[in-house]
Amino acid sequence: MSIVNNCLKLTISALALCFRERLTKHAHNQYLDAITFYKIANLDNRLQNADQLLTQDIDKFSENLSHLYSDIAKPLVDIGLFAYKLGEAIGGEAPVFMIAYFVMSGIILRAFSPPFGKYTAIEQKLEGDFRFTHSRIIAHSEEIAFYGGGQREKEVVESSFRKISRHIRKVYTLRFVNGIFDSVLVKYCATMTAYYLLARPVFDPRYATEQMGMEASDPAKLMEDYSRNSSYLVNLSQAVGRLILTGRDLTRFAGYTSRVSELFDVMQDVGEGKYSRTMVTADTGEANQKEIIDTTHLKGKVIIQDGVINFSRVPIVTPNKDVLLKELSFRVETGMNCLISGPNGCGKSSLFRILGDLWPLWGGTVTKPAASKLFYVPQKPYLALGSFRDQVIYPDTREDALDKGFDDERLMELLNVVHLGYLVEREGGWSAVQDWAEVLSGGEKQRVAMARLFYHKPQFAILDECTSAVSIDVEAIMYQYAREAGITLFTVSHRTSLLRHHEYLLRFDGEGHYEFRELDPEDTAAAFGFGHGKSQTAGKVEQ
Ligand SMILES: Nc1ncnc2c1ncn2[C@@H]1O[C@H](COP(=O)(O)OP(=O)(O)OP(=O)(O)O)[C@@H](O)[C@H]1O
Repeated sequence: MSIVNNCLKLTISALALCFRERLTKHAHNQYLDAITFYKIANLDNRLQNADQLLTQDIDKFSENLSHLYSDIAKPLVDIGLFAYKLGEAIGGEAPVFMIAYFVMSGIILRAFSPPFGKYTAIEQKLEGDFRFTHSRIIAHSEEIAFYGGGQREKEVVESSFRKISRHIRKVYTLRFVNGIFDSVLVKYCATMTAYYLLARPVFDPRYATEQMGMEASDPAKLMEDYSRNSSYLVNLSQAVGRLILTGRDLTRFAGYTSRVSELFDVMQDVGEGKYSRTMVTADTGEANQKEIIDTTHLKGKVIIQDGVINFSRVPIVTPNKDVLLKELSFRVETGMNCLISGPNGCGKSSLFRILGDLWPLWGGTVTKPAASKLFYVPQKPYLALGSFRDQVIYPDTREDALDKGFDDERLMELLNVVHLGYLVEREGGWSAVQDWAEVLSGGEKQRVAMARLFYHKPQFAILDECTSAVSIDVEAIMYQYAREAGITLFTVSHRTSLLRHHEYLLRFDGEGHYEFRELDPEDTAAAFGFGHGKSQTAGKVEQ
């Protein structure tokens, strides 16, 4: 029996491991295919710690699942077996009575138990928040150190930790009180009931004769039966008791289940273009109740065409449904570099988020080349995990680069364009692995990002203040190289030195208006100057 039991346990554990692998893989596919990870972080605000859900919660959910067999299957087998044996020995009445007692106690326990499943979900969320406060410190250690912000960060971390402690203390107190209640019902009262049932044949000779066909006057036989039956009854009680207490532990499992199912629900929703956000009222700036934004029926149209980016009557709308610009129309063809200017928060980056399909298209028509022919270079370049070569060719792999004819020698030519040739030797070769975000200076990071742009050589590139830390002379060389390589540029910048590298100007005034025009060789800083007033939205979009 115990060998079978152990084999079953091992099989269930192996199945649970397979289940965990499949679930994690499935979650990764949904999270990292397309740009679900971006939408969860920026458009939808139901999940605060997707990392915690994808790592710990899926793990704990699968682990709890694997315990289900030993927690449920074994007591069930024991109940069947001992109830049968007991029925044989002292008639069906005793086991039926015993099981009825446990069913009743199970119902009472269920009715009075606090919602432990919900508490587990809250605990996991709080732990995710706590971990996030620490990962932020690692990610921004230099900035915090310069500001001397250690004390402030300590307060934030400790406040988050206090929330977890308070919650766990509350749950433990409830579990303690609940445990006493459980023990009284499931252990002590159950034992009393069981011994009452066992003692009946001993003290009631008529019951012994009628129900059990025993000779009530035979004390030795009565004693022998009493001791055998008590062992059956104790085993039966233990099995039912274990099952009822498992019901309580199942609430923890329910907590993990609700977290994991919420993760999959949100991933499915955002994949289908439905976001849930806590909306902010434009007038008062206060956060209101959650609103579901369904973008599946929006009227915006995308046409894929090489050599042109054309916006026709496209509104610029934030995920909070604030309209930054009611309608934007402009056309840029290959070879026409365009400079974009405007005050902070007027919608320059938002324009690119719409162009890159990160934000939904609320109306109008966007004509653009396929996504692989557009390239975005942000102000803070992303540096991947991996070798120095990986930084230049990201997101390609070395094999992709070789297929495209880029061996290390050709990559070095690109590095020389951005004046970074010295880095390969300094950092120990192309295959050296470092924490590149820490090792490279701000200007070096931006120049690596430009080398990456030249490697990919797209039709159009969006340069979002991505040379702000690069010296003006190297910047000019990079712009010249991009033109020679046939890359058409959209540049967001406040540097007047860049005027001469562009033919067109798209200027936002931050109050819902814009102008798109050809740049004049005589244009100076005033041409793309703007007021310094606060950006205003043109109200909320109606769905
Ligand atoms: N994920 C988001 N959810 C809601 N609103 C957002 C989001 N991202 C940006 N916004 C808002 O959209 C507006 C335009 O932002 P955007 O990043 O386009 O400004 P910008 O013109 O590029 O500014 P800057 O010059 O400072 O980079 C801002 O008011 C900003 O607060």
